[in-house]
Amino acid sequence: MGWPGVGNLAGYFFSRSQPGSDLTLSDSTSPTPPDFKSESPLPSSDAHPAEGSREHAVGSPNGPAEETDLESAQSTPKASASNAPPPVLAVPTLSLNDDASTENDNVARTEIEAKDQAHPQAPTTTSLSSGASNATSQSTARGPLPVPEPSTFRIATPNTLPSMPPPPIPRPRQTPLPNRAPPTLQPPRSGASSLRTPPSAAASLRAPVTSSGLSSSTLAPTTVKKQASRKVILEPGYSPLDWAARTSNPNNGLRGAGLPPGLVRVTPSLLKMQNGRKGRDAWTSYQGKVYNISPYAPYHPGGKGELLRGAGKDSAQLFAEIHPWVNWEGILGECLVGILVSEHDPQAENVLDAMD
Ligand code: HEM
Repeated sequence: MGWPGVGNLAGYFFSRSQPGSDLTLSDSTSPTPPDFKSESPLPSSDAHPAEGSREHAVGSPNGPAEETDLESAQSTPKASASNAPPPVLAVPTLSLNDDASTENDNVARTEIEAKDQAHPQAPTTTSLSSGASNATSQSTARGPLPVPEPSTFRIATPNTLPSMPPPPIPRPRQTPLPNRAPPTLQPPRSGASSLRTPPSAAASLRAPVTSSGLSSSTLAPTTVKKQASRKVILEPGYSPLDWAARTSNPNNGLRGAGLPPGLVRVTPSLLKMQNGRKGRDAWTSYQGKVYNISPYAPYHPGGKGELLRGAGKDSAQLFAEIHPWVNWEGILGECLVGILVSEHDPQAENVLDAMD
């Protein structure tokens, strides 16, 4: 409230003043601004806790009244207003906020500040928010009281509500507890664990214990029949390395004698005739190509008889059934005779006549 308002109020009281109150009029209309400014922003209840009338003078619009004449001002109608019921005097309960000198408050402040130092971020915000809301309501009740600092906010809460404990300071949830490893990294205990497979699954994944291979699970590895090796003992000089050395020779003659230099067009009937009998080489077809397998027979790890099972016909099925991992072309590339054509291929040559 500005000075004009004070003047109006003084005029109001002057108009209602009783005779003999001229002194009050003269005093109230001549306040000294320095005194008002020095008293208004600071709560005076602490300095004069027993002078309820003075507190009212500070909180009321008559606050600018001359302090030195308060005794005489009580004799004015304003003094009768100072006899207002205790609620008016209860307004300076704000003194509790300002008076932070009790031991309990000091202890609470110390604890809160200590926790704030330990958790400088989240707890400070919480304390400020609660204290700010409280101080805002109080400052509204006071009127022109200055806004205290955040530290004052924190202290105001326990003062205003002494019976209430200070607000709990939340702990940051992200902070891991010391000396406690993440649960996901802990090894599964022997007891209950979510990582353990259910008994049924464990049983299904369990390998057969006995040599009999009996297992009730469909996922258990079935017993693989360990077949006896059918490899034969090769004659000296017929090892895979010897075959490799022979195929590396450009003039190895592995295709067979009497063949034209280019690929021969072989009909199924011709292939059938080349069965390795009667002094003829054994030919076999594989993926549309015809190979002379007679030179490879003494080098075949499975024996000559096994290899000649495919003589005069296609060997793809037998080959795939026994050893699909074997590189056919890498071993028999130099033995390539020609390509397999239809029986009535017009370009099929009479290879037998040529070989004769
Ligand atoms: C055409 C019919 C063929 C039959 C019936 C046959 C059969 C066999 C058999 C029974 C074995 C012994 C498997 C074992 O017990 O370890 C064997 C091994 C072998 N055969 Fe044949 N084979 C044939 C064709 C061929 C051909 C055309 C080649 C070469 C291109 C070849 C290359 C081999 C090799 C390299 C092994 C040794 C495999 C190993 O060490 O595991 N076989 N073959």
